[in-house]
Amino acid sequence: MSKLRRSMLFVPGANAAMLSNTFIYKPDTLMFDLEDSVSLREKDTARMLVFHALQHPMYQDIETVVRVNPLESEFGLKDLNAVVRGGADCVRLPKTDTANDVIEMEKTIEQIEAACGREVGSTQLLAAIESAQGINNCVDIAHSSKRLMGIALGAEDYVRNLRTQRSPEGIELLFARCSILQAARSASIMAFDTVYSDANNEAGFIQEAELIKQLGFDGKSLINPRQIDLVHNVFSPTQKEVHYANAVLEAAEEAAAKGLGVASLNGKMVDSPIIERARWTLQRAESGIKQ
Ligand SMILES: CC(=O)SCCNC(=O)CCNC(=O)[C@H](O)C(C)(C)COP(=O)(O)OP(=O)(O)OC[C@H]1O[C@@H](n2cnc3c(N)ncnc32)[C@H](O)[C@@H]1OP(=O)(O)O
Ligand SMILES: O=C([O-])CC(=O)C(=O)O
Ligand SMILES: [Mg+2]
Repeated sequence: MSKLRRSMLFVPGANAAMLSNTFIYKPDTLMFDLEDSVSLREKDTARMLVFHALQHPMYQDIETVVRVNPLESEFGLKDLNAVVRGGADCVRLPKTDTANDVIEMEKTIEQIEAACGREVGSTQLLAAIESAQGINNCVDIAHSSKRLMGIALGAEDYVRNLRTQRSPEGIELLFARCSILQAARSASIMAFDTVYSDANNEAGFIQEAELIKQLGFDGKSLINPRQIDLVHNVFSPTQKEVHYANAVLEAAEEAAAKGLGVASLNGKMVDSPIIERARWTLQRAESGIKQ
């Protein structure tokens, strides 16, 4: 199974206290931020703090992503140097508008890897799409680099660009979410949903997490540790789903023993995509059953 990335927790890079203990929350992925959660006067401090955090022993067993500033900003190249040399698993490129944004980032990463002795190709990329232009180009973006492990929606910037606001139902994001998901799957990479910005609204968060799971996303960017267990629970199968998946596999085995390609389980057809989904449900269940 590909790596679980249900929860990707943003940690503001200038917040030394948060950087010192975020590993205790155990999200699937930690995302240290050097971009919009860091004020202009704290950019240099944040870069240094994140560089040191990346090398801390407590962060060696958890996947680390760093959101850098764009290369065309005065901070981008310095960020990239610190992050690649610091050993981040992945660089999150913000506000990706074109495939060329990813290609430029990849070229620069390759130069830094070669210069610092890091294995060339070992730094992954995650492109966040946060504008109408980015959504128009998302298929090209998704296919732009072998390093790209996924693409993500950045909805706060996106709705600003659309000149609207986020609603509880998320109707304004439906086109962008479906576009990102289609583009990611066509390139066989992962798709991540955006942050839910009201850390105290548990019901609203769960509603959004259920929606994006149903659309097919692999996970979600988070802003607060209290959102981690909530999203993990949404992505866990229920006991009933696990029972059904086991029954599907049993029916499939019986059919295979008889040389049949299709089986019937209580009148429902069981064939190859259904069997594959049952296996996937059981793999998901290894990380927890829905409470
Ligand atoms: C549009 C965008 O670009 S979004 C991405 C950039 N934004 C961010 O990264 C914001 C990250 N999140 C935060 O800063 C905060 O969670 C806020 C501002 C949203 C809410 O703050 P609070 O209401 O103070 O959070 P809360 O009371 O839940 O904090 C509880 C504990 O969790 C810690 N915590 C909160 N958020 C985080 C986080 N993202 N990462 C690590 N630790 C965190 C707090 O430090 C606190 O720790 P303590 O108990 O040791 O003191
Ligand atoms: O990428 C995210 O989810 C957060 C972000 O920058 C945005 O929403 O603009
Ligand atoms: Mg943004």
